[in-house]
Amino acid sequence: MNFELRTEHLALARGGQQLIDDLNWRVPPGEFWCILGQNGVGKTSLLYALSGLAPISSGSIMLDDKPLHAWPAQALALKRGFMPQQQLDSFPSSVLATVLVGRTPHRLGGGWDSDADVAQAERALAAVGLTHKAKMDVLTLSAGERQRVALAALLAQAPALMLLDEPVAHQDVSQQLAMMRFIRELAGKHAVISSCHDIDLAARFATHVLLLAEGRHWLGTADEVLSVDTLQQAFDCRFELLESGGVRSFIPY
Ligand SMILES: Nc1ncnc2c1ncn2[C@@H]1O[C@H](COP(=O)(O)OP(=O)(O)OP(=O)(O)O)[C@@H](O)[C@H]1O
Repeated sequence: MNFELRTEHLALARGGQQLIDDLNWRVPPGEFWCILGQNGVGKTSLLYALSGLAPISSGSIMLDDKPLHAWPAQALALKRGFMPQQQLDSFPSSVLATVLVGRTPHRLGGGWDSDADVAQAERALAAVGLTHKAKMDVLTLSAGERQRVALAALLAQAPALMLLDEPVAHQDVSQQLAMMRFIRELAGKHAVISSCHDIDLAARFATHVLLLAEGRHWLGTADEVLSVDTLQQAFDCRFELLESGGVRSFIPY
């Protein structure tokens, strides 16, 4: 997939507070970026801005050399998809119908779901291990299951750029591993940017890390960015590094 997200001198502020300043960033397909940082540092705000759903203060966000704001809505929906942190369901709907919402931008001029749409939604549901819930009402799902249905909807949408806000927040430990592995595989074809609070999962599965702190940021490969020194500066607590079997773990204390 020939595609690239680029930010140039990007600045973001919310509620009178400067969150991001002078962010110069390139994300091509094949990379899985985790955004890490303290509560309130601006991870979600940045994901909304990269999705084109929230304003920026200055600088630019480019998709395929075209400013984000210049993309028509449908073309943008085919290019990038966003999975928010919380899924708000206002009325009953089957799990499969919820996943099928992801196919909406693929139906030029509207119309009903085709057999191909349904097959794609079923594959997406199978990929997140929820085929057996296809006919259930989304309102009856657990938080972790609902989060995986949202990931399935994003898979059905199949955008080149996938933006995920804390995709493993509600997952048990084995599902966290499965989801991070799966997202890493997705990055084989797509570009993936995900916020995350688990430094060790980011160290194991992300190819790259954007580490945000008040007034500064670090970006690069996960190995380059994640160190005791940078984490201490970003999180305001101390860390010890443990290495075992090629896996790095950062223990806060
Ligand atoms: N619409 C808004 N109006 C005022 N302040 C806002 C608005 N949106 C976000 N903020 C503030 O911007 C800051 C960053 O919020 P954001 O949700 O991006 O943080 P985060 O890094 O995702 O945090 P967390 O790890 O807790 O999810 C917070 O202090 C928040 O209160």
